[in-house]
Amino acid sequence: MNNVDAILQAGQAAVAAAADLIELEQVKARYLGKSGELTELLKQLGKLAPEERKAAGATINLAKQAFETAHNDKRDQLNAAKLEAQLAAESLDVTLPGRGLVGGGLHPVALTLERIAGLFRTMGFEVADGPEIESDFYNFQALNIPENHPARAMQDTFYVENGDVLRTHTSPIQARFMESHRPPIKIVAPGRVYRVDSDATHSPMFHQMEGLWVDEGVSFADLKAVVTDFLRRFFERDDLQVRFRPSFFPFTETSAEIDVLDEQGRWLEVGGCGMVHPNVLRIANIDPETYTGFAFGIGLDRFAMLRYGVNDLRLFFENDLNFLKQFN
Ligand SMILES: Cc1ccc(OCc2nc(C(=O)N[C@H]3CCS(=O)(=O)C3)cs2)cc1
Repeated sequence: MNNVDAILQAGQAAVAAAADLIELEQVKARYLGKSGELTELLKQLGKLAPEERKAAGATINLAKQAFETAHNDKRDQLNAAKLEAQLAAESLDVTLPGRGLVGGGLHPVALTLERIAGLFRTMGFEVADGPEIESDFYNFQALNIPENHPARAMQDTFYVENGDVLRTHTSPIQARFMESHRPPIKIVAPGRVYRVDSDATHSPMFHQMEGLWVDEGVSFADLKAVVTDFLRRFFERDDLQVRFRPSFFPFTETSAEIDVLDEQGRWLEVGGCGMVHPNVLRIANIDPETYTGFAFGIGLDRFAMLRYGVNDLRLFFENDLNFLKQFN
């Protein structure tokens, strides 16, 4: 039985040499498995004389316990080392500075729209909205634009299959509003508009804001005052020179282009305006003998370009975050 010690020592040495849990389980099988070296010793007990069997069995069981102790210690040691390695690999230094989340922001045209709508709200205007796909009636007829008017031409207007159009201005919002409301009407109508055009200063989709004030006794003087006050507040220049230059639009009579004098002494056209044409009032069932009104229209993209010093309209539509993040 002295080979029990030799087998135990060899087994303990193999346990100590096991590099990982898999190898360790192979060593355990080699000594304690069904045909393991220590298991085989127990099978041989039957060959011994009865008086030797008891002592031999006790010796072998002690050897098995010693081997199992060595195996369990090694298994715990390997598990601890594995956990330690995992913790080291996954360690997170919570004291490191954060990477920082880049906040979102509003588009410069949206910022301009909100700023201008806010200015008109202080003057008692409410903001109205309406569909971007419009009927011929609300986009043209209700605005006194005759059948053969060039604005209806395919080279200017996007038509959809059933004869509807992508609205070419936000005037239809106001035509709809006049149909469903009675004077006093005092609204601004911002939104996307679509025209067949595209270059450094024209985009097929751009943004407009129109305004409309209909009530008893509304005059061209009211129009000049409201537009001038708005422009001086928007450009933050109390001495801003504003000019109303005679013009023509089908939907207004007394019409004018709106110019401002820039800091280099140049007149810049920034919009148009006029007294609402009586036909437009009549179409909305508003009696032009009782009510008068004025309207104006400005390009929001143009106002954003002027305010932020952007010289190419296309920059507003390329979604370049390095460009857009400058405005928030
Ligand atoms: C019911 C109704 C009646 C009248 C209306 O007149 C809106 C008006 N717009 C203009 C005008 O010059 N607009 C342009 C300025 C720059 S732009 O963005 O290209 C469009 C003059 S009067 C609107 C609705």
